[in-house]
Amino acid sequence: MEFSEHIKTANVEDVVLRQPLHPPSRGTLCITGHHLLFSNREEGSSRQVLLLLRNIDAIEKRMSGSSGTITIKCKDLRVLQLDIPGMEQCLNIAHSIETLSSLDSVSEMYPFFFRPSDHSLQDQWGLLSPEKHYSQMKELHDRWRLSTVNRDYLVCPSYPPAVIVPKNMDDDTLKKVAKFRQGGRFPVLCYYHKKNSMVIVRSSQPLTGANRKRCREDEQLLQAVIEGSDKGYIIDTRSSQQALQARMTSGGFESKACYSSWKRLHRQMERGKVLQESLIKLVDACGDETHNMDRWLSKLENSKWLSHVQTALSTAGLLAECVERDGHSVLVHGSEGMDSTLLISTLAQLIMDPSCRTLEGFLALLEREWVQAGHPFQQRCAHSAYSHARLQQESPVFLLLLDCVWQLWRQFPLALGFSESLLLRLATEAYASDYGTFLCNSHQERCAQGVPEKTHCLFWALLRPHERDYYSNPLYEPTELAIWPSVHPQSLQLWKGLLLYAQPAVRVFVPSAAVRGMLCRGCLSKARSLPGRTCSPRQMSRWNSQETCSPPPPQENPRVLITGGLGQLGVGLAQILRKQYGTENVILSDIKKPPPHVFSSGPFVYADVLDYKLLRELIVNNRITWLVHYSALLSAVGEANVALARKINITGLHNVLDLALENCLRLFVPSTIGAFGPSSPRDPAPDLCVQRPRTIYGVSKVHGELMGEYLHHKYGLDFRCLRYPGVISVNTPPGGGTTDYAVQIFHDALSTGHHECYLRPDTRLPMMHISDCHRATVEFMQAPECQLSLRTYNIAAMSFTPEEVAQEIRKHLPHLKVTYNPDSVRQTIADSWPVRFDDFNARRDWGWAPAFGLEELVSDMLRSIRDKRTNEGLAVS
Ligand SMILES: NC(=O)C1=CN([C@@H]2O[C@H](COP(=O)(O)OP(=O)(O)OC[C@H]3O[C@@H](n4cnc5c(N)ncnc54)[C@H](O)[C@@H]3O)[C@@H](O)[C@H]2O)C=CC1
Ligand SMILES: CC(=O)[C@H](N)C(=O)O
Repeated sequence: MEFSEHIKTANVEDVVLRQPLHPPSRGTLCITGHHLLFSNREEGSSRQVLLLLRNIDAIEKRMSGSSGTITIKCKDLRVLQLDIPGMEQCLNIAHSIETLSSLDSVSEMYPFFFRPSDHSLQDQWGLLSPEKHYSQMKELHDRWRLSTVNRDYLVCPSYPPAVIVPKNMDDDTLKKVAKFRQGGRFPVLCYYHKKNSMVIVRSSQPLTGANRKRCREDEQLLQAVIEGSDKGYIIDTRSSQQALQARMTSGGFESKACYSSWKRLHRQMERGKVLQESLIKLVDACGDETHNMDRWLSKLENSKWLSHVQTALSTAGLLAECVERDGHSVLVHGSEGMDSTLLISTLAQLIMDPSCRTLEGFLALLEREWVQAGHPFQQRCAHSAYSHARLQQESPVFLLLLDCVWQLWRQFPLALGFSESLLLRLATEAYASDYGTFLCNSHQERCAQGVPEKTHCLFWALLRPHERDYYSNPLYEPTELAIWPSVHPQSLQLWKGLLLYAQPAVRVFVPSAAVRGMLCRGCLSKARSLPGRTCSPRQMSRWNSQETCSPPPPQENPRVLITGGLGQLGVGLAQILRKQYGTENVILSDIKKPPPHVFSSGPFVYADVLDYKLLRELIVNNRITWLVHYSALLSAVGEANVALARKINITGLHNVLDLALENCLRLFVPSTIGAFGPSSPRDPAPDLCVQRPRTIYGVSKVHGELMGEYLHHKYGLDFRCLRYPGVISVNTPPGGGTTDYAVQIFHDALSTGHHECYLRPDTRLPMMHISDCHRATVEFMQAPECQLSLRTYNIAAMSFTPEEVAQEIRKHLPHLKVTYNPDSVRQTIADSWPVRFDDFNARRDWGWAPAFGLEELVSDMLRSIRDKRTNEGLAVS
């Protein structure tokens, strides 16, 4: 077929494109065999929208007079509207879109025509084929082997040619087992847990039928899986009722009598149509523009999407628990073994295995557990939420997986090596792609169509240096530990980046991580200075736009100056920002001499915040765009030297405020729990309340909050302020605050075993691990302006007393002795501070969530100090 047969009108001039959050724009519309291209050639604009026709889920056309309007609803949930002059042209365009977006001949799809601009791209299909997986895992070789019984796909059409099976099962036995399992999907190994040699195997349901048929070979195979162990678990992703009913249609389950070493656990997971309906309802709820809270909440609840997320995560948690904690092997299946089975085996591997949490490891996991394992992408992702053609086989189970991974990513922001943008990109690519990775329904079909030879591999492209940088998580800190997700309803959130991204009413408040940090202060300042223009959704849209396809546009990195950078917080923050924006783009400054390791790790300059001229020179010469103002005297030293505290904390701040305004800087100034006083609500202290602190430190901080907010409201200064709790860290000692005991107690516990505390044992104060503090600062700095309903936010993580932290330390070091000798100055200060912070607004506006509670904080501090002391050759108690 020639594509041109379906294109009666290829170009239309004077078309108006309307998109949520964009100003309407007038330009030329062009339609090709695979794309719709809109280009705006108006003076001063070079806007282009290139849309894969395959991404279009549904269109609506409306005629009025001599022109028409086409509304395009995309599978990635975007909605566009085209006003087209001339009725005939409009109908022709609509007809072309309808026909060309629904071509179902695989070889006519765009991946077969796509040639990446990087012609040197040498695709490597099979990041981790079963062959590679097996050859890399020497531990497996004693008891497992690679079988090519399926080399011609006759045993199981949806499996790849090679699979990993117990060593003592020969290919003839496997063939018999395959006949006993639906679709031939006999049990194969998908995960080997190195810590205890336990495995996860997956399959489809056994075909026992109403007569309770047996298959000795199947029983032997499962027995071989758990050889040397007393029992294994079967996680059946259907309820026991559904499993029973399956017998009526020749399916079934493993009976206790025949599989006596296996314990069956049923967890009902929805699939197919139910999941598809759920997504449709969810997207409908997100698109509701009535702004009615009750309606939104009830639609959200009716969709049940978050319940599906919860079930998937808790079933995966159960699977991981059986393997990691209980030390048993597990067989997973539902009916076909192509949907919920893959969903939970993937999530369980992410939970348990750090090697699956790197960018490369995660892509390899997807390839192994989804692409090669036979998830029928073409059927499942034929449409998303807008199409009226409800096909039987559609189901957003891969999207559900990505949502669950996003929940993990949110709950463990440091543990995954990839960013939210990767998940969003995969969500789009699964439905419409330039690459061949998600084409067809199985390995066999892909080979028959020549996909590996004739198209390019998405996973491989995502690992090219530019993409790798873009999709990596800058905060990534690998951990060997399992990451157990919380599935409490309060812990699960709507994946705003995906679901609300396309919605006009809310999109502006919830940009994805991909656009964080891209707001240009200059633009917003200029916008502000124009009469009648404020920071409107339209200005935001430029940054939120998803329309340029991969690779994403390069961002201009901010140039950051940190004042008072050699204190407890500056060095660590610089490290994180440098990782993200480049070493040369982050300058530390202070009035002290930097230690050699700091001096050699990136730019450092002397800068006294009281020297306005010097600061100005620094900002101008280095083209600074963000300023983090850390210089200060803290509460206890401030009280001991009020005049100096006033100078540094107030005069120094004024210098910085003026310079930030003059130079259009984004300015971050930390505040503190010390900004509250005895007349403030203490448990919890909200963002807005009476603030009458009784220390010069507190007074200077309230002054800073108010000055910054004033300049923001009056002149548009991009002032941002977080009220930190007491920050707890290892590397740089705290600089003379009231909360310093909570750092010293760890050092004492590991050196002398005795800590003398200058506060009473019951003095409760809000505290935070330094990595949470840094992450909050970076996330807050990167949040787009329009997302911020406040300029000063509380952030909270935990609250404890000296006695409570000592008790927690004693769980590791039972000998710790703590004596109390309250110091009147610091005790009075602490007694005037809140015991807890209410940080609701930070959580709501820019997604703040701490990772460390008291237990994690104590383990981490003791481990880090112990390592540090050992490296320095000091004794460890
Ligand atoms: N560490 C904590 O627990 C908390 C800190 N904060 C705030 O965070 C910021 C950073 O805190 P830390 O790093 O803990 O403070 P710190 O006391 O450890 O460091 C402050 C730094 O400012 C420098 N400094 C002093 N006078 C200066 C001057 N004239 N010009 C330039 N630099 C000068 C000092 O040399 C020191 O390195 C402060 O504004 C503090 O109020 C807020 C709440 C809690
Ligand atoms: C909480 C703070 O602001 C600081 N750590 C101090 O105790 O002064």
